[in-house]
Amino acid sequence: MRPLDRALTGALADWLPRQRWFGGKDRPIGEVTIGSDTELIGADTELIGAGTEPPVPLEGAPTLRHLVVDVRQGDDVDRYQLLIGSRETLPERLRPGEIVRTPDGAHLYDAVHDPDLTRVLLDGVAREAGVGPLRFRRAPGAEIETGLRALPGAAEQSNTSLVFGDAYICKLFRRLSPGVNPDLEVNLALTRAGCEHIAGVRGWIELEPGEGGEPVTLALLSEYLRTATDGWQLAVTSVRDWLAYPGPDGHGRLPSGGGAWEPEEPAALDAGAAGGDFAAEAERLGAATAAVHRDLATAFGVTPARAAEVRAMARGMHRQLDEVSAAVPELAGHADAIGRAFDELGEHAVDIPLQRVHGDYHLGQVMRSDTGWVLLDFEGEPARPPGERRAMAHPLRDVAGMLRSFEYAARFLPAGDSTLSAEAAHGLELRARAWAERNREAFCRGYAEAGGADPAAHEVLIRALELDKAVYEIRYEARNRPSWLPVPLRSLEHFSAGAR
Ligand SMILES: Nc1ncnc2c1ncn2[C@@H]1O[C@H](COP(=O)(O)OP(=O)(O)O)[C@@H](O)[C@H]1O
Ligand SMILES: O=P(O)(O)O[C@H]1O[C@H](CO)[C@@H](O[C@H]2O[C@H](CO)[C@@H](O)[C@H](O)[C@H]2O)[C@H](O)[C@H]1O
Repeated sequence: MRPLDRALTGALADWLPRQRWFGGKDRPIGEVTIGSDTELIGADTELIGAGTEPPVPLEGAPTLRHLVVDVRQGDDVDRYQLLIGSRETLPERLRPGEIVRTPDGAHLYDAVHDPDLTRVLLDGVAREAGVGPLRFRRAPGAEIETGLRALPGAAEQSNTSLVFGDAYICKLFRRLSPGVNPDLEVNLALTRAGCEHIAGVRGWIELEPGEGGEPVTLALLSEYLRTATDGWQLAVTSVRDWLAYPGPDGHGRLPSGGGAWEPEEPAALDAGAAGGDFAAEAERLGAATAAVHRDLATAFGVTPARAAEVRAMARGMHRQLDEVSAAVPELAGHADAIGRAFDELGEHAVDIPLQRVHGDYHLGQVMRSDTGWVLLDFEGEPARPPGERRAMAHPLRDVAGMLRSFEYAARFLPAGDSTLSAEAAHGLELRARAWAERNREAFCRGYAEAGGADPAAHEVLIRALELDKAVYEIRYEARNRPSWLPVPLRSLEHFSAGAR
């Protein structure tokens, strides 16, 4: 190994666990090795495009390498994608991304923050370039405007998204799975089905695996929804408005507002009375979800759900419950009540067919544009293996995911305030419940009226699916954002209290 690579892989073992998108923060890294290394901007670069000249870097100009690294943690090896910039001097704005200084004095850094380098990704797609094992693909009929500068989007989540001008968003998948990424696969299929509720695909980048294997999707380039706002922001704004609502008599009920906090009964709480009501949007979102489910069924087909499949689903839920209860002690007190809901599902007949679904559906995955709701990120739950993420599932699984998200939005603000008295916290919990209830109902109504399976007619299934998602969230929060753990726990406390 070159000394430069030794310095880099050593430093990555420290740097990777500090990245939001790194999925193995709960275990130490044993070793990082470089699997593939492609120079995208550098002395020997050759961007093979339609009649284009390869970019020739100026003396001392920054260079860019594309790396796929294998990260070993115990017996597991996960594959990640990195863009590594190299500069002799590092401008202040790129310092936070610095990974290491090499023995010859170069600064190696996370190049996603460097528009001088990331421009090559858009150029590559526009030219349908090929560099080493990297293939840049343009979607059929797409015209790409080049020369736009990119910066990472503010909402960095499981991957890194670069926004080019205000025209395109390029999602770099950080953890790589073999084959076509479901996000690309589903978006292309929905485009072909004429679905109105997705962002248009403009292109993608893939890695030729060699040996006749399937190409590995590295990035997805989509239309950027410039004027849209994500569902989470809209919902939390509505909750904030509702929690601060002084009531029709205007006497002020916020504990911090100086007035006495009077715990209210849910029946007396009209969450639609405050100005920022979300219910009409929730209903439209339900309808958009049903439309996408219909198009997914057309594009990928449906299979009947037999009793054996439902029992297997219930067993899988139990398995996850056991694993997460063992790892997160706060869950253990609710495990019996949750387990009983899974047993009930196992004994229950479900006659709705299985199909491809979104798989990780929540308010952060939908955006309200000026024409309607758009669904994003069809990758499935990032912690699940690729086979499971593609599996046929019950469409109400997505409905349950969104219902959980209403619970999150409702409880997120109060959960962060440790200064509340018990009485005030109780009052806020009642308001949170009223908001969640109103928006859950509106979403389900919109979903059923637009042709989706009526959630009200599948109480046992929806309950089990919601609890399964809550258990997943407990593990997700414990691993990724421990300070958020009280949010799903609050819902489970409420559920356990009702189940006693
Ligand atoms: N086409 C788009 N237009 C505008 N913003 C987008 C678009 N796609 C994604 N985003 C923004 O980027 C965020 C992350 O996108 P997402 O696909 O969910 O990535 P991740 O897999 O990292 O969670 C979204 O919550 C949204 O705010
Ligand atoms: O969007 P991702 O694919 O990265 O999904 C993961 O992260 C989500 C959080 O960013 C997480 O969603 C949970 O928190 C949301 C609020 O931030 C909430 O709306 C969701 O209902 C809740 O599940 C998701 O579970 C995880 O897979």
